[in-house]
Amino acid sequence: MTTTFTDAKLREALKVYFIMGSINCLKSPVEVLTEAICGGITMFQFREKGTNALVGEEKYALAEELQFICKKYKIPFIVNDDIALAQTLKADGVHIGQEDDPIPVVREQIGDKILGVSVHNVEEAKIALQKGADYFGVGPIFPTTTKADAKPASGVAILTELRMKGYSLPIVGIGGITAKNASQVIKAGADGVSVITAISLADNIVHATKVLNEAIIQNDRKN
Ligand SMILES: Cc1ncc(COP(=O)(O)OP(=O)(O)O)c(N)n1
Ligand SMILES: Cc1nc(C(=O)O)sc1CCOP(=O)(O)O
Ligand SMILES: [Mg+2]
Repeated sequence: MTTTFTDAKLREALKVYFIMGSINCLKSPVEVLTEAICGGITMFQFREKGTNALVGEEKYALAEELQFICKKYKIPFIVNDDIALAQTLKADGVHIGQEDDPIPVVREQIGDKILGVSVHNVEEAKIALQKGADYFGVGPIFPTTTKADAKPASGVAILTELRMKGYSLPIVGIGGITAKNASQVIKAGADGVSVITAISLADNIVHATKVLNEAIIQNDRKN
């Protein structure tokens, strides 16, 4: 791990990791994020991506507004894909995937900020670890329609396999995770769950986040 976040602090932050952009919301993203924080999210990723996503100044303005809220409530603010935006905003970190900028290039740019990397198998995990990832985002664990180019769902077996093979880096599961299936993800070895729709499209965001949070706490190996 390269980030200034301690191992324990990062694992704690990954427990209920909410990802969102304007297209994931049925109401204002500011409202959605504020309610999610009220319900107990522990980290936030700004992912402004997909059809009708904001670009340019509008994207920047929304990111700044959401970062302001995160700062107020001391929630780490991570930027998806857009390293330049993360640098301009002095975000707490970035998340990149296998098709994004190379890990060493991103690390060079962000210094000791948090660097999350998507991995889908042991080989990708080995390389991401060697190149300096701070945590792995592993998915899709369950089927999802939120990410158009998501790979087929792997189930939780990939999490067990990574832990069995000795990978101890913080891991967050992603893809189709809800309060109902979150316990499987934690039991299989993840430190936390990363969700979009389970929170962003919930009728009652505060309640849905609380329920998700409780599912994580109940299955936390430390409890
Ligand atoms: C926590 C977390 N895990 C995985 C991803 C997916 O990243 P990527 O594969 O780069 O896909 P996009 O999100 O960029 O479409 C993520 N964003 N966050
Ligand atoms: C952003 C993202 N990445 C994935 C991956 O597998 O890497 S799945 C995904 C979408 C997650 O959204 P939901 O919680 O609505 O299923
Ligand atoms: Mg990406």
